[in-house]
Amino acid sequence: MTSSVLESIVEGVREDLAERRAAVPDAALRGLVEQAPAPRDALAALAGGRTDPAGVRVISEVKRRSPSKGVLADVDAPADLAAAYEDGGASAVSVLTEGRRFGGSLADLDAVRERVTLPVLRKDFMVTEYQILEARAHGADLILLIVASLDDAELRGFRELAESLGMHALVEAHTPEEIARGVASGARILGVNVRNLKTLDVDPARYAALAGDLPEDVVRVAESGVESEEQVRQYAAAGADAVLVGEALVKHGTPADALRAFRAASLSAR
Ligand SMILES: O=C(O)c1ccccc1NCC(=O)[C@H](O)[C@H](O)COP(=O)(O)O
Repeated sequence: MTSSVLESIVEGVREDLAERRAAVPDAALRGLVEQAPAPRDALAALAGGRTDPAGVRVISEVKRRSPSKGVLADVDAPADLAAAYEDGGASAVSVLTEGRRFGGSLADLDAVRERVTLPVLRKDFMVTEYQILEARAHGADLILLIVASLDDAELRGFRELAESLGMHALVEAHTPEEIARGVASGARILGVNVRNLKTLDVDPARYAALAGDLPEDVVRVAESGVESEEQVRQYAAAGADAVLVGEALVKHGTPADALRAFRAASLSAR
């Protein structure tokens, strides 16, 4: 049977993880967690974006390349890019740490976390508790949990582990069934990724179509597919507290300006 894009990414993630785990065993990692900088409150940073007079919150991503688009940008200095995001009014910075397909690393996470004062998301394909400890050891304040990659016990357990370490979890769904599983797992920050990670199709209209399934009391995040201010306006009009943007920002010459324009555009949805 042929595997989906997501399954093949996760296969590589597990192989790389085995190498890192051999180099830094669990006990040593727990020691590093003890020494990590205090977590920043990502939930507070993202909540309330749907009514904020300054506009929707933006989680701005450091993304070099992707399975769908190949090379996006030469990000030689991820910390400089993250500083521009902070200058433009981002509420959090997402750092893709997966190496094989996205060209990211834990070193990127370290560099970004050290430079900005914003909460930082470790964006990766989390399938073990080890990666969650590793995220915190490298200063992450938020982790990504992809519903399609996890069973119900993992979804709840990984979020609880993240919260016990002072982080939060962005729980990512793509279908009504995955949203229901995310809600049942106790998610407090729930994202709809309009990119299908099994096929790589992107359908921005999907956010508005599924928004009615998102509970009032969760922080709602619209993920992927932002190519224009109009798209941000549409996500905001559908009730998103936050939007997660990668490609459009890394390819923009002046990402801080792009961010300001995105936030301003979201206001016209109200
Ligand atoms: O971006 C991809 O091609 C991709 C493929 C397979 C799994 C994950 C993938 N991307 C992760 C993301 O969801 C995005 O980086 C993020 O939401 C930002 O998306 P965009 O603004 O469209 O770059």
